[in-house]
Formats: sequence, structure tokens, C-alpha cells
Amino acid sequence: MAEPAARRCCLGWDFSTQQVKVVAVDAELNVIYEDSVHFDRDLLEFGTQGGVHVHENGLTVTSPVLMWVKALDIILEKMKTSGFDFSQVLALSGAGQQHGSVYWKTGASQVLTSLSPNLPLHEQLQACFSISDCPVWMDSSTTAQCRQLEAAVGGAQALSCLTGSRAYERFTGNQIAKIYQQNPEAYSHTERISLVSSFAASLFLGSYSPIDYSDGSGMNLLQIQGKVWSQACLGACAPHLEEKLGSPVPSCSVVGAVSSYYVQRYGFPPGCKVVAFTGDNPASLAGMRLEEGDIAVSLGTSDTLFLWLQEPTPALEGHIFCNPVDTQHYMALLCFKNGSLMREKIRDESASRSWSEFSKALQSTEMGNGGNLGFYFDVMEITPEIVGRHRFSAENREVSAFPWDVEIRALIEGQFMAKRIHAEGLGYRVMPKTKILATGGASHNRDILQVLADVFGAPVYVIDTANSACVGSAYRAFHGLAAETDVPFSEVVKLAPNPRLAATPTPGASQLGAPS
Ligand SMILES: Nc1ncnc2c1ncn2[C@@H]1O[C@H](COP(=O)(O)OP(=O)(O)O)[C@@H](O)[C@H]1O
Ligand SMILES: O=C(CO)[C@@H](O)[C@H](O)COP(=O)(O)O
Repeated sequence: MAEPAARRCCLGWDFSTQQVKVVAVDAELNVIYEDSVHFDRDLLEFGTQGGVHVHENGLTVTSPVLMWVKALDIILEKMKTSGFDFSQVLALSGAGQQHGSVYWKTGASQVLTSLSPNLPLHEQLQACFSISDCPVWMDSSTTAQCRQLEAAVGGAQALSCLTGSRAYERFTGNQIAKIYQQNPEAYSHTERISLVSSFAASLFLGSYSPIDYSDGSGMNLLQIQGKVWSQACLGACAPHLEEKLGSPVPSCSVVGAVSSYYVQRYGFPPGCKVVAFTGDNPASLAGMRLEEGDIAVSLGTSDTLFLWLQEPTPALEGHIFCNPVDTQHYMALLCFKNGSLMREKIRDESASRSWSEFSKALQSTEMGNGGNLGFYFDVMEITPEIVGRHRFSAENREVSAFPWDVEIRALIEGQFMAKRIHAEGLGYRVMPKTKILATGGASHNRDILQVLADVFGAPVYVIDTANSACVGSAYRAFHGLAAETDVPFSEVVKLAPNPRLAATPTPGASQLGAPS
């Protein structure tokens, strides 16, 4: 007899900066399973901090590729031990931290296609990478390559019009150019270059997965209107790059079925489909079912802010990506590097390493912080490019310290004011109907969300799990199954639970000098 339909599910994965996470979503779009593996805590042998290694120059930031592979082994074993029924998985999709790149060594595809179900992946893939430490989105060591790329295509604005962004250090084309220039031998021994997202999809497929349009937009290589690689950009970065990247595909493409490795080792059904993986921010857009006019704020390792766009409006600040759920449309994104790790630092310095003490400071201080303002950038910020801590008293004098509770409110208000100011710089306006959808680890914190509502003067909503990239990936897997019949994403997710109201602006917030 057929299994009850309600038990069938799709899996959504997220290979993010600090962890690998997974959710299972059933056919009624309820989350029925959630798990994660945390790199610093669960994979101590790799010695990462916040999931990465910051090199001595302070600019180069990498993560070991085998750590990501081993994390997948561990999480699959955890699922198996917990009795998760893999035979019910109809399809899976996933997300990855954006911009990071993986370099598969010549011959790796042979290993991928002949995986033995008796061994974990990390034991079999050890010799498959020509670069063992992958550049990730926190890297800012490629300024020279950025200037070369902009010069090659006629300047920063020209590059932005073509690819959706001026040259950014973390964008993959510039990272590849650096590897080609500094390590040409490793580059020539590379048969395939994946993004973190398409790398993770390749692990499930047992063959190389293509890069999807949406995550591909974070490389400074893809023409976001034509959706093909820009020959000018490829040529400016490295030789033979097109063949190493493969052709990009629409984000809702089914890219194949899971490898027999997963069928034999874990009991996945042989026909279980793999839908192209995408970037974690595009996947979050899907998970939050963002609509035009809404604004999403992700408070993960990075803080990001993103919007649904009908038409691309490339500028010198921010990024335009292809939309992950509608190939005709786009999304705009702003990324702030000093997000959760900066909040953790101030928590450790001023609130005895405790989020509840941190919250007490937000509760006991007044909205507007008595005129005290602070901007905290311990690492070189992306939006805008600035470093250091800058505190200003009510009299507008730069000061070197604040009392502990004023410090905490200054940090959170400063972070959200910067988001609003930069979003307005992109042309975004808070309207009476505006909803803010919050996600990411810090969206668990109600007091932080209250400040977000006050600074934006708009209500803040959350979805039941802060893992919107995972949930969005599971939704995208359902969409991939249906997309062959042209069903729009909004139709596929119409039964999903509505976001829940988490904070409304405090009366009087808009009189406190919020930008207008
Ligand atoms: N209660 C909380 N208040 C504020 N921040 C929190 C809280 N719980 C978790 N976080 C933050 O969430 C971050 C992880 O967010 P997450 O979205 O899981 O990151 P990523 O997807 O980049 O790995 C942690 O670095 C931590 O600072
Ligand atoms: O660089 C960006 C977006 O452009 C980052 O948002 C990365 O995608 C990392 O995401 P998190 O792990 O912080 O969610």
C-alpha cells in the first residue's frame, strides 16, 4: 500500500558560514525535522572560528572544503540514528553561503561518480580538491583583481550594469583571478569550479552540478539580463574559465537524481530529485515568501537586507541578483559583514557573554539612546567600506566609550540605522503597508527585533524557524518538482504558514530622527 502522502517530504539544506543545517518539509508544508552540525563545536579538528580561518594579513579568509564534506557525513548519520525515513524524500534542494568557491582537481569527477556506499564521503573525497582552503565571502584580499576587472569592462558602473554589482572583493570572479595569478599550477589542475551551493549539490548528485542564475549573480561574471557568462569578464579573470564553470541554469531546474551512494547508504528512493542549489540569501527570499514591497532582514553571520525587484537597477552600492523563484524578476541585496560576530563581541565585552543580559540592556535603555550613537566595524565593512568603532555623544562629540547598556543599544540602533539609510540609498521607501521579514540566528531575540521595528517604523514578522534558507530550499525542491508543469512558486507555497508578527513600532519611534 502507498505511504500516506503527508509523510512524504522534501529536504532543504543550508551550507552556511558557521554550520550545515537541514529541514524536512512535508507535503502540507509543515517542518517535520530540523538538524544542524556546527563547524566550531562539532568539527574541532578543523580549528575554525565562526566557521572560518582568518589569515595573518587579516584580509584572506578561507574554510576547509573537507570540513563541509565531513559536516554532511555527520548530519546524515545523525538523521539515520534519529530514525529519519529517507525513503520518503521526494526531492531535495539547498543553499550555500554566497560567493565562496570550491576547486575540484582533475580526476575528481571520476571519484564522485563511483562513490562506495561503505565509506563516508570525506574519506573518499580527500584527494579531490586542488585548493583545500576555499575562499569565502568574508575574504577581502582581492582589491587588485577588482580594479583589473572593472578596468577591463569599462569601469565600475559598466560592470554593475552587466553583472548586477561593481567589483567586490568577495565576488567569485575576483577570487578565481587571484588564485590563477598566485597559484597557476593549482588553477591548471582544476577541472571544475563550483560555488558552495553547486558544490553541495554535486555531493548529492555524484556529478558536477551547474551553477544557478541567482547564486551565479554573486560572481561578477554572469550577465544578469542575458543569463549567460560575460565573455569580457571571464577573459579578464582567468583562461579556460567557461569550461571550468559549466553553463548556468535557471534556479528551479531539476539537475538530476541523487547518487546511488545515498540510495544504498541511507535508503533515499532512487528517483529522488535534486533541484539546483542557490545562495543562502536567495533561498531565504523563497523561505520567507517575500513579496514585492516587503523587506527582508537576515541576521545570520552576515547581516543582509533584500527586496524583490521587477526590473534590475544596478548601482555602485548593493547588488542585483537574478530572482531565485521567478526567472523574469530580480532581487536587490545589501550585505553587512559586521553582523552577528560583532554583536557577539559586544555581548562578551559588555553583557557577560549572555544574550539575556544583552536583552536587559535593550529593555532598560530608552529608544534613541539619549542621543548616543555608535557604529561598530571590527572587520572591514562591505557597506560602506569602513573599519573601527565610532561613538558619538548626544552633543555630537566622538567619545571613546559608553556605559555597558548604552553601548549595547548604540550597537543595535547603529546597525539598523545603517540598514535603513543604505536601503533608502537604493531607492527603497518605508510605506504604511511595509512589512519587515526577519530571519537568521539573531531573529530569535525579541528585543533586537523591537529595535528593528522602531528604527524602520514598520512591523517585523518572523517565520517559525529562523532557518529560512533551509525552509526556502525545501519549498524550492517542491517547486522544482512542479516547475516542469509551469506552476508558479507562489502557487506551490500558498499553504505555507503565514509569518508571525514579532514586533510593532513603539509609539513615538518615528519622531526620534529616523531618516525620512
Ligand atoms: N538569542 C540571540 N540573540 C542574538 N543573536 C543570536 C541569538 N541566538 C543566536 N544568535 C546569533 O546567531 C548567529 C548564527 O546565525 P545563523 O543564521 O545560524 O548563521 P549562519 O546561517 O550564517 O551560520 C550566531 O553567530 C549568534 O550570534
Ligand atoms: O556575502 C554574503 C551575501 O552577499 C553573505 O550573506 C553570505 O551569503 C553569507 O551568509 P550567512 O552565512 O551570513 O547567512
